[in-house]
Amino acid sequence: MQMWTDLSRKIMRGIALALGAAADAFEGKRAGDPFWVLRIIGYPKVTHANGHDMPKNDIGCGAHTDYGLLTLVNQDDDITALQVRNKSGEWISAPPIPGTFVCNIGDMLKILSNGLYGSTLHRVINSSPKYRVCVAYFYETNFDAAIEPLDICVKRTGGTKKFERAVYGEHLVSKVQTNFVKEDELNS
Ligand SMILES: O=C(O)CCC(=O)C(=O)O
Ligand SMILES: [Fe+2]
Repeated sequence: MQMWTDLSRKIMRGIALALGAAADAFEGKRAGDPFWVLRIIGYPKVTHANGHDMPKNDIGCGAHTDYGLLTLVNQDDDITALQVRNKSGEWISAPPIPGTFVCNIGDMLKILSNGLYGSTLHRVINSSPKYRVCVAYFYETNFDAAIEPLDICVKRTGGTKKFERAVYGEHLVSKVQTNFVKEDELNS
């Protein structure tokens, strides 16, 4: 997994410089020992099994933001299924471009940059007659890192911190619980 980690670290260095911070702003206690996850996700093809006249796929990935710093999304070249929500609130497709991957911004980078980089809402609907596979690499901060807006980003956005301090591991656990655990299980 070293290759993905190295690539993500390089992208984060570029983002740090673009924000006016030191190249290693996202290393050390923030992301020097990054938590990462590689997930291979299969999305079944469209069927009529749900009883509707029109083929409609009920199995996908609901609207969410990613939790950490960056996600590198490698998708099948010939199926458009990933959608992102733009600033006007419209869902737009992110069609695969062969030889490239999509890079999502996660919640921790939103906080660190005081919103200069937004964590984009996205979802997946596979309306194609083919099974879709995605390989997503999630590059996160250190598990126990306490994340808050960088001073330089606060300055650049009017001097006010827009986000509370968050401990990445706690944020991850709470999002996984709300995304994947059914409400009645949470209450039991
Ligand atoms: O399948 C995709 O293209 C993206 C999956 C995704 O958003 C996620 O796993 O967080
Ligand atoms: Fe995602």
